[in-house]
Amino acid sequence: MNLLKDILYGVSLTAVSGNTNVMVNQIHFDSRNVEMDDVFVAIRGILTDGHKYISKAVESGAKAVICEEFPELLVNGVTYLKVSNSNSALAIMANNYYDSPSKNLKLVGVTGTNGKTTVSTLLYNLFKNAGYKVGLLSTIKVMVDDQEYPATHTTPDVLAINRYLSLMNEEGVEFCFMEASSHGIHQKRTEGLHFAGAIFTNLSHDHLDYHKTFAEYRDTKKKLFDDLPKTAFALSNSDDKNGGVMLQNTKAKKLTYGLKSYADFRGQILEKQFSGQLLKIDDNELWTKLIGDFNAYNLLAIYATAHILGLEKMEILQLISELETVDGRFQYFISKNKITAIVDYAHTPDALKNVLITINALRTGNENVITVVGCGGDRDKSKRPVMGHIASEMSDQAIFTSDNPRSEPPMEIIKEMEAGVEPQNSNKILSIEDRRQAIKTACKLAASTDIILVAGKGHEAYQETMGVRVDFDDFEEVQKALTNLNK
Ligand SMILES: CC(=O)N[C@H]1[C@@H](OP(=O)(O)OP(=O)(O)OC[C@H]2O[C@@H](n3ccc(=O)[nH]c3=O)[C@H](O)[C@@H]2O)O[C@H](CO)[C@@H](O)[C@@H]1O[C@H](C)C(=O)N[C@@H](C)C(=O)N[C@H](CCC(=O)O)C(=O)O
Ligand SMILES: Nc1ncnc2c1ncn2[C@@H]1O[C@H](COP(=O)(O)OP(=O)(O)OP(=O)(O)O)[C@@H](O)[C@H]1O
Ligand SMILES: N[C@H](CCC[C@H](N)C(=O)O)C(=O)O
Ligand SMILES: [Mg+2]
Repeated sequence: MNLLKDILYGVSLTAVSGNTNVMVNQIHFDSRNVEMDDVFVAIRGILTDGHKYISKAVESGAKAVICEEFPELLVNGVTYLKVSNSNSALAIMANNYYDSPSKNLKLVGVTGTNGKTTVSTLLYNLFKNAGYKVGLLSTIKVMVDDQEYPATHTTPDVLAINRYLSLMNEEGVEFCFMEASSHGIHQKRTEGLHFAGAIFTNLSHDHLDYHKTFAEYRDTKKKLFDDLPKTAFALSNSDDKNGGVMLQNTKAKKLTYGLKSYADFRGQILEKQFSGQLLKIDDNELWTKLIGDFNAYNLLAIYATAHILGLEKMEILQLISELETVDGRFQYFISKNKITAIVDYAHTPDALKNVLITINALRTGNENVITVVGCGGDRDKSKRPVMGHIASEMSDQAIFTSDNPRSEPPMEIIKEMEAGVEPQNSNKILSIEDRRQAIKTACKLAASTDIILVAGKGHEAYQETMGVRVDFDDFEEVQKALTNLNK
């Protein structure tokens, strides 16, 4: 039990009804989880408004309610506290409740449209291999040093973040790498955290259903840098059009990395092969298994971060050369008949284009590229025709299929992808709603040395339709289909 007054330290209250000198149990923002003596924070959401559930929370035993507007009926014995922004209040309270765990380790946030999981996971792996205790908050999983927890979001809610950070404190974790999604920053899931630094990967088209304009999307990402303290570092990609924007108003130490333009940390790609690439970083050559220009950027960001955090340059290069690809990010195998099957999490136009550029640059002869791809339901619809265009333009055969249709009819999503296909490419596309059938068809069409790209789901182990998740793994499916065809 904690004193309510202590949990509220730093929260600016605009009205108080009741006593703050009372002992309370846990903090919740979902009334359905409230139990005796808990605190309920009412948040205005997208689907509904937490203020509607204040009475439910009180019935379940809430001893205190934090809200932006008092309910008409104030129940005796319950403390009601009015704040101007419930999300901010929740962030400060979560931080107080868990004793500011982000201050007891070096927390690094990674933001950008693509590359967050790759950069944060590889940093986790690199620091683990260097012998440190490390934490990770990512799309794929949460790691409290060696202990794994399932991820629900790319950036968990602020209570969960602080809970995990507090577990990391108990474990003696020194560094934690976390993804900061634009949804997360906008919903203040990262507010109140003490960052040792932040990394910007890149900015391209995504989530315009949520952020409405590109400028708003960009400024949401920028907020992570705007809020950094003077003691932190702000590392940005100098080759990205918006790399400079991220650093405009930050108080942190500004540093850059890049392959093309002037940067504090410079890199160069010397050689590209399917099995890896040769990079030059700070005048030293380095062989990596991770391919694609985009991975050269990711690795440069990792190199810079590790150096800023105190590792020796030569040690970092050695550790980078040992890094394996992240699950579902350009994960590939070569079949008996020499068909290359690649599974990649490219679910934005930019990522899809980058992966296809990488594949096309590695073609040595007349191999056909067959791309299986879909677009998520209940997500930015304007990505669909663009991704349809890219897949059909940059492949010899594109098969449009389903990728987590969620509440939308799958064929309607596919039709929106088809709308982006130009007439000269229309003979290159097929639309097959069932993802398993789409993958099987790609495998049937593939001849020896052809390349199959299955894009969009990467590490995801499910397909979500109408709220129901069914087991589905792209890598397993393509492997099974090629084996069954004896290819
Ligand atoms: C669009 C979005 O981000 N939604 C998030 C948001 O939900 P919401 O605003 O819709 O909440 P709501 O359902 O309207 O409810 C409002 C409030 O009432 C409360 N409530 C609701 C019902 C009830 O009976 N009692 C009650 O108290 C809710 O707990 C909530 O506090 O707040 C919820 C609680 O934190 C999140 O779980 C939810 O994530 C949903 C599930 C989601 O799918 N989010 C995705 C888009 C997301 O966040 N993705 C990013 C990554 C994207 C990327 O990088 O590509 C991520 O960080 O994962
Ligand atoms: N630096 C990069 N620039 C552009 N594309 C990239 C970069 N890194 C990875 N990608 C591509 O984007 C895909 C997603 O990468 P990753 O999972 O690291 O991104 P993310 O930012 O974590 O995505 P999410 O928003 O879903 O959390 C990869 O499978 C790859 O195709
Ligand atoms: N973090 C992203 C993941 C998209 C992955 C894709 N497979 C989909 O389901 O749309 C999102 O929630 O928008
Ligand atoms: Mg991610």
